[in-house]
Amino acid sequence: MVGETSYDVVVIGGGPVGENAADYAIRGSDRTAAIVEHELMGGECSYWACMPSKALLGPGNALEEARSLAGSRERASAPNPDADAVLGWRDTVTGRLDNSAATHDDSGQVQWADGAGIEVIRGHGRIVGEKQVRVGDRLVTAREAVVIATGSTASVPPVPGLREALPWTSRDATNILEIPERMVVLGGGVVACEAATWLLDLGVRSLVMAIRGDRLLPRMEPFAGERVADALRALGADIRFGTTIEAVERTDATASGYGRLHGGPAVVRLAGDGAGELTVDEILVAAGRSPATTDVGLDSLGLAAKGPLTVDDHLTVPGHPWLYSVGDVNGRNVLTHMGKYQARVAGDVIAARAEGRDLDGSRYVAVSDHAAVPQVVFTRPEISSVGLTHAQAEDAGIDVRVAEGGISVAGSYLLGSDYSGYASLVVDAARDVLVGATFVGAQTGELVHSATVAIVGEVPLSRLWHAVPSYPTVSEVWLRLLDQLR
Ligand SMILES: Cc1cc2nc3c(=O)[nH]c(=O)nc-3n(C[C@H](O)[C@H](O)[C@H](O)COP(=O)(O)OP(=O)(O)OC[C@H]3O[C@@H](n4cnc5c(N)ncnc54)[C@H](O)[C@@H]3O)c2cc1C
Ligand SMILES: NC(=O)c1ccc[n+]([C@@H]2O[C@H](COP(=O)([O-])OP(=O)(O)OC[C@H]3O[C@@H](n4cnc5c(N)ncnc54)[C@H](O)[C@@H]3O)[C@@H](O)[C@H]2O)c1
Repeated sequence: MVGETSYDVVVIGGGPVGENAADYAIRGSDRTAAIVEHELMGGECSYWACMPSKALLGPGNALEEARSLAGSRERASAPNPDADAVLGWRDTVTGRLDNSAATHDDSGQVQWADGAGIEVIRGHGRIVGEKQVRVGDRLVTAREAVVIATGSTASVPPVPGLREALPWTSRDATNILEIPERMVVLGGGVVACEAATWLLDLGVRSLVMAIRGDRLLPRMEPFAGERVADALRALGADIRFGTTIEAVERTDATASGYGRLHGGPAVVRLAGDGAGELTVDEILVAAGRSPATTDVGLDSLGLAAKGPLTVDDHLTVPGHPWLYSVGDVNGRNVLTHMGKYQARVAGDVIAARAEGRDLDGSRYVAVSDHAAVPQVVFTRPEISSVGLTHAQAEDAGIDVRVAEGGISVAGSYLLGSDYSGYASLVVDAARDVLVGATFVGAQTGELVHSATVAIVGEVPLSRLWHAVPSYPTVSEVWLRLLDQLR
């Protein structure tokens, strides 16, 4: 080994989750921390996922909202946003670089780490023993804790010819540079729905979605997926349920770089209800993600180097009290805000253990991972949800009451006379508390936090009745739904 260094805390993976774990573990103390990062500080979320996807969706969503209102409608006559300007905005948001040395500029994140007293070690981190991480020819030792925050990678199913065709994954769709004319999208989850929206906004002429199930967004209330399907069809998508990709042929697949066409046309054979043969310019695979556990040295500890690195509610790996796993890699939730929540809990646990304090109190337990996971899907219409769906609550044996209906209040009418939204609340009748909520419609993403607060706080419905929504806002839908439950 060329060099040996030690820190109190060593984090492998400098995504949003790893950054927060390091910060909370040393904040306000004289402990030291290092983050080992082999690509870009800021992780998937900043350059390849959340930030570019929302930058690509924003202009189309704003245009549609402008079109909903008399007055702005007359000034928003173009059918699509300006594609070049949208890509430019995406580049601004992600700090994309137009050179071969690096894909994006992560200096802002490195500066943040510097300011927080965290050392950034560039390179691939692998555990080689208890509290020991190897980075190239350097051995980095942790006195207190090692945190695995390596995230996840896009899964590509083993369809004949698919991997050989070098299909696009979410990294290409978010870092799109060349706009394909004809596309097929495999999957009907969040990435597929959001990406189909911005790809059609950017001018993809023909887009077929091959979905093996019978609806979009299968983990949400059925009405959410139905409304997104209607909207995508209106944008021109050909949605084929009960359909899988059976085989792909592309003779000249080329690794031309993220966001560029990876070769000439591909022939895609679809099987099932939407069977047929398509010739497309690009294939987008949006079939879920795999935890990044394959090359982190977990086998040196007798742990599986495949699948999620599971943890207890202190985010600690059972049998290894010095080892923590947070974010996508632990398989609990694939969401930035939930990973960052886990990082705050893990950081507090590491600090308490380092200072010899008991783990008394809820701040040391990631309880919300089980009961109150909020998510906003930035499609048109926007979908936001938290907690259990009606079906999930029934499956959990809860005595369920549901209130639901269209969003038709003064606040929504003022966003457009043809505003169309829908919402539902799922209630545990025995405990008189909310256990789930879903809102669909423009500007409903901001409503979900109120439902999250009600679920986490276990606020009785009789008390929630006294939380008065302001007039005229979309929040007045709360009043309509609570009225049904009185
Ligand atoms: C297209 C898309 C859009 C999304 N949009 C949203 C959204 O709007 N909201 C939301 O909440 N979530 C969204 N997500 C999910 C979100 O991106 C992830 O949940 C989040 O990035 C997880 O953060 P993380 O820090 O756990 O992992 P990552 O962001 O993946 O970071 C892990 C880091 O670890 C590094 N690394 C891995 N292995 C090693 C190693 N051995 N040595 C050194 N470094 C290593 C990687 O280079 C990376 O920087 C989206 C996902 C996708 C694909
Ligand atoms: N706005 C947000 O919060 C946001 C945005 C994008 C992604 N994400 C997160 O990123 C994660 C990944 O998103 P995703 O859409 O890739 O995954 P997903 O799990 O949401 O959806 C995967 C889709 O692929 C299909 N699929 C999986 N394997 C298949 C196979 N072998 N053949 C055919 N179809 C197959 C599934 O049926 C499903 O429709 C999700 O957990 C999501 O929550 C969040």
